[in-house]
Amino acid sequence: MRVIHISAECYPVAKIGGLADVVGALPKYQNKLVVDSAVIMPFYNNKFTQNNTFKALYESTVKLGENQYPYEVLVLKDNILDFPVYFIHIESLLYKDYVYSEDDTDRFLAFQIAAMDWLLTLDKKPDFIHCHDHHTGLIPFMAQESFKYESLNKIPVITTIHNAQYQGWMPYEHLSKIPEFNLDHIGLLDWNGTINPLAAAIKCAWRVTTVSPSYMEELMQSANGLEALLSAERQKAIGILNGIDTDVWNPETDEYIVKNYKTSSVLSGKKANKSWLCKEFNLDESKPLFSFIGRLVGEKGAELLPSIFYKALQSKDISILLLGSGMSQTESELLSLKNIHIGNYNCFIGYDERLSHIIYAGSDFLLMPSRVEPCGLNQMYSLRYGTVPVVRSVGGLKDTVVDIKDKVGYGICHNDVSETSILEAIDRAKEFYKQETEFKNNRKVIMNIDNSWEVSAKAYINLYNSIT
Ligand SMILES: Nc1ncnc2c1ncn2[C@@H]1O[C@H](COP(=O)(O)OP(=O)(O)O[C@H]2O[C@H](CO)[C@@H](O)[C@H](O)[C@H]2O)[C@@H](O)[C@H]1O
Repeated sequence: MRVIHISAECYPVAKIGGLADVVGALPKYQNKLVVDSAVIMPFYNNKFTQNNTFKALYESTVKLGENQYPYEVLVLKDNILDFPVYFIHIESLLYKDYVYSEDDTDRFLAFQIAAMDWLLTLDKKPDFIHCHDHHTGLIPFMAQESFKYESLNKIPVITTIHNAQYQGWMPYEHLSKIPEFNLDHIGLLDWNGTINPLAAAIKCAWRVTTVSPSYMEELMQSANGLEALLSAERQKAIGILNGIDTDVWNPETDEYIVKNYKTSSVLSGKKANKSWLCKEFNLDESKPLFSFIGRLVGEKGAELLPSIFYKALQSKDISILLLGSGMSQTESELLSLKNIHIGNYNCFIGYDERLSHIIYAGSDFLLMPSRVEPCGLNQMYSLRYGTVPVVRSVGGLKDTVVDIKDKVGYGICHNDVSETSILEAIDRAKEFYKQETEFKNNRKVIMNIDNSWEVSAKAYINLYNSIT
C-alpha cells in the first residue's frame, strides 16, 4: 500500500505547530506497518534546507492562470529522515523564510498544482493521497474534477482536518488558476459565495478525518461556518486521535533536556530541569511551576492569560512561565507582567523548540485553557514528561485527560474558558501539589500512559482499507 501525504508542514523540516508534528510522525509509524508512506511538502528557505543537500528528481513549469513558474521536485541527497520527503521547489513563490504569510493563496495553489502535475508523471502512482488542512484542500477537488488529472481520479483522497478555523478562503478572481474543470460543478468549490478550499475538501474527499473523535462531534455543532456541511457529510467522516512520536518525545533520551530521566528517576530528573528553568528565568524553584506553551491565539484562550496570571500570582505561592507568540496585544501584556511579578513570572515571546522540551520536563503543571482544541499534543507531551496537564475539557483534551476527581484520573480539567473556571483549576492543582505522595505517584502513572502512534497509525490504515 503506497500512501502519499501532502502538507505545508512536516517536522523536522518546517514546523509552526502541531500539524508538523503529526506529518513528521504518522508516515514513520505507518511505514512500520504494511505501508509505504511518504510526504510531499514545499521547499522553504529555512535552517533545514540550508543545512542539507538536495538533488532534483524532476523539473517542469507550473501554470497559475497567466503565469508559468519553473519548479523542481527535490529529495534529500542523504536520506536522514525516517521516510521519503519530496520537496516542491518553486523559487519565487515557496522558497521563503516563512511558512505562512499574506501571499498564501498563490503559493499554496501553485504547490498543490505542482504536486498533482508531478504525481501524473509517476509510473508507480500512490494508492491513497492523504491531504492535511486547507493548504491542500483543493487537491480532492482537482483530483475529482480537473480534466488534466482524470488519470488520478480513481485514487482515493483522504483529508485530515487539524484545524477548521482556517479554511483558505479565496475570492473568485482566482478561479482561472484552478486547472480546467466542468463549470457546472463550480458549486463544489463554493461556500457562502467564496472559494473555500476546506469546504471543497470536505465535499470531494473520499473520507474526512479530524484529529480526535470529540472534535468531529464538536465540528458538527460549530465549525466556523462549516457545521452544516460536516453534518451532511457525516457518513464519510471519522475522528482519529493523534499520537505522539515517542522517539522524539522521550525524557529518557531527549537530547534537548538538561537531565534525562525515566519513571524510576522522575524526581531527580524533573528537579534538575526545573532548576535550570528557574535559574534561567529567575523563578523560585520551591514553588509549583505552571507553564504554557503555544500559539497566542483566541483558540488557545491566550488573551485571557495576562489577567489570569496576574490574579493567580497575587498569592505568591506559584511560579508561571510562558513560551509562545501570536497576537501582539497579548504578547505585550505578557511582557509587561514581567515587571510586576518579578521572581514569580517570566515569558519567552518567540519560538524555541529546545526550550519547549525543557519546559515539558521541568514544569509541574501545563496549562491549556483552549476554546477549541482539535487534538492537542502538548498535553500528551506533558504527560510523557510527568507534568500534570490542567486543561479545558474540549476536543482532544477531553479524549486524553481524565480529571483527578475520577478514580482513574490524573489531570485537572475545567469546563469553561472563563477566568473563574481557570483560576479554580489552578487552585485545585495547587491543592494536588500539596498532597506530596499522591502527586509524586501520579507523575509515574502519567509517564506510563500510552499515547504513541501505534494505535492511531493502524486506525488510518483500517480507514484506507475500508475505502477499497
Ligand atoms: N513558541 C513555541 N516554541 C516551541 N514550540 C512550540 C511553540 N508553540 C507551539 N509549539 C509546539 O507546537 C506544537 C503545538 O501543537 P498543538 O497540537 O498543541 O497545537 P496546534 O494548534 O499548533 O495544532 C493543530 O494541529 C494539531 C495536530 O493535529 C492538533 O493537535 C491541534 O489541536 C491543532 O490545533 C507542540 O509541539 C508545541 O510544543
